[in-house]
Amino acid sequence: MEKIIAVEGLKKSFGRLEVLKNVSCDFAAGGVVSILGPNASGKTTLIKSILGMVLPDSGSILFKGKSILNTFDYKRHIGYMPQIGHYPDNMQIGQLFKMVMDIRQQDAVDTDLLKAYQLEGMYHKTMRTLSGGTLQKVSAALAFMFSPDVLILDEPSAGLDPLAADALKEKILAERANGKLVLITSHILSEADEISDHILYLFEGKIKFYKTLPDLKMETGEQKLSRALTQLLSLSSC
Ligand SMILES: Nc1ncnc2c1ncn2[C@@H]1O[C@H](COP(=O)(O)OP(=O)(O)OP(=O)(O)O)[C@@H](O)[C@H]1O
Repeated sequence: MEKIIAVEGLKKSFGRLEVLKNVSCDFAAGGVVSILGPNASGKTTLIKSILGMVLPDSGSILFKGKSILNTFDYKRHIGYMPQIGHYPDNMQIGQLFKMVMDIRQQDAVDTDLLKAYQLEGMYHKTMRTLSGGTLQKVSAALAFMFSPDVLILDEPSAGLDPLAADALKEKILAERANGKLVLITSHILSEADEISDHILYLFEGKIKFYKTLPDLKMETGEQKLSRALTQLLSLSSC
């Protein structure tokens, strides 16, 4: 499989707090990688570094073989769904979508989630009036809108109702089948179990393990990701 993202020796501190401690990992096309780990283990910092939103202290990140340092163009190939979307308060949903298309100078090429979430019927609603879940639907629709090679989803189903979360899961699996790389941070192990090809487990800023889901289950003799993790983590007593 083609390596899309290569992270090498990444270190990041905020003040005296070392958040990423020499993290190295590669991500290939056509797969779902769940980035798991306790609160504050560095998951969001890792994905924000890949997105160029956090500047690492040292180490490198290559996107399709080229360093992302001081470049913006690679971001056209990434769809990002933040943990909490921040949008102009008084902007309507329809205006937001139009603005994003104008900035990219490109029309939407993938409207699956827009339709699944019936967002077209809410184009007149202003962002400040939206419920948390509707805001998440807007963020999800935006992330997939231009059919990017890579999707980075930060706790995507937090706040979504079960049907909306299911629609997102189906969409993720469809895009994976189309050869896309999907990186997801999550605390919902049952979901990660259903859709992941690989599990990357971060603990205190270090990669504890990065394995395929079948390997994890085989090594532990467990059928469920939650039980496999419990066993692996208690063995290593973290
Ligand atoms: N901009 C920042 N300034 C200072 N500290 C930060 C900043 N961003 C993150 N941190 C700290 O870095 C640590 C890791 O944060 P991060 O958001 O990467 O964790 P996470 O694994 O995504 O956590 P969670 O599961 O709670 O979302 C936390 O202690 C957090 O407070």
